[in-house]
Amino acid sequence: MTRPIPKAELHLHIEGTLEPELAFSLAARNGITLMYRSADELRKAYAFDDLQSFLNLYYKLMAVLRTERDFEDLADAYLARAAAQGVRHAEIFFDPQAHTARGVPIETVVAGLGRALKAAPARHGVTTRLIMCFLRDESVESALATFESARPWFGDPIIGVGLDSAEVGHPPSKFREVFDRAREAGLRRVAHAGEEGPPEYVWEALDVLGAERIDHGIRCVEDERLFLRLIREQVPLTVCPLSNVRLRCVDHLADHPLPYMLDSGMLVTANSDDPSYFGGYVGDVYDALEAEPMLMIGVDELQLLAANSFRAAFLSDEERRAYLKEVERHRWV
Ligand SMILES: Nc1ncnc2[nH]cnc12
Ligand SMILES: [Zn+2]
Repeated sequence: MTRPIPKAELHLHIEGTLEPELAFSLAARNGITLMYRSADELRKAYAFDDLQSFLNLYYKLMAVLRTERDFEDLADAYLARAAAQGVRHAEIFFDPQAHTARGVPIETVVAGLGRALKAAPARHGVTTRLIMCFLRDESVESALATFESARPWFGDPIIGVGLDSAEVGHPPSKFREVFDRAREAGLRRVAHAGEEGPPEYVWEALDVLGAERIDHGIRCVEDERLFLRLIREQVPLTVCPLSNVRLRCVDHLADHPLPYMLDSGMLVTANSDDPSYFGGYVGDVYDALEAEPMLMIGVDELQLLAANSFRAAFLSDEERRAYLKEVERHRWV
């Protein structure tokens, strides 16, 4: 087998890496009874009609995550799998409100994730960043309180804020104040927009929130002015093709707009989103793109996606140069 392509993963929800087997072992450790009899039975429930039907199961299954060690084990398991698929750098989302609402303190979550992330360069050869996301279907007050409660970890390990969860009906502009505070605190800013929501949400993410990257963004193809702006300003898009198919944002992988966006000169990256739920980690995403003949993705496009992943990452110039060299030196054929 050839060595996996060196790449960065920029759109990855750590809670979405909870494999059914790990869910069962954490449930046993914490004395929690799941509503499924086996990991296989749970996996069979991974058939979704849309984003909301996925989120319902995703939030429910988080009940097994209770202790610092649970969060450390979750992140360490992801980093091991990612490293095996060539990931050299991972920018990882987490949803503090999904845990604090269940009575798990943010300290527990950040300490557990932070320990796994700190060990990752030596243990897995992966550098990391941590991005805290606000649930857009929760209130502005809840986002502001969560933001303030996380101040002790600004800079280390939390380097940025994001916006996720149910998109339609929850425009980015609702979160102007908390993103303003994040900018004042020196944090990086990203936002999910244009996944299920309209192109207007991408405009708002850029112009109201000051988002430096758009997560998903695929509905930009419906708005020519937006499409041209994203190219002109080289706004990075963290696209998740397998997620888009599983959540029925796109009917078939063969219809996915990623190749069109890439060929048009957009700074597109390919990512997994919630790999345990959507059929694969980021190496599997690259493989699936290459295997779908209608997409016409070959070695040149894969190399561009890998290079773009480092171009779009929140790395120092020195780190970026070193990683881009690795992409160049990879044995591509
Ligand atoms: N694909 C997705 N969209 C919005 N919120 C999410 N949270 C986890 N995965 C998500
Ligand atoms: Zn996402």
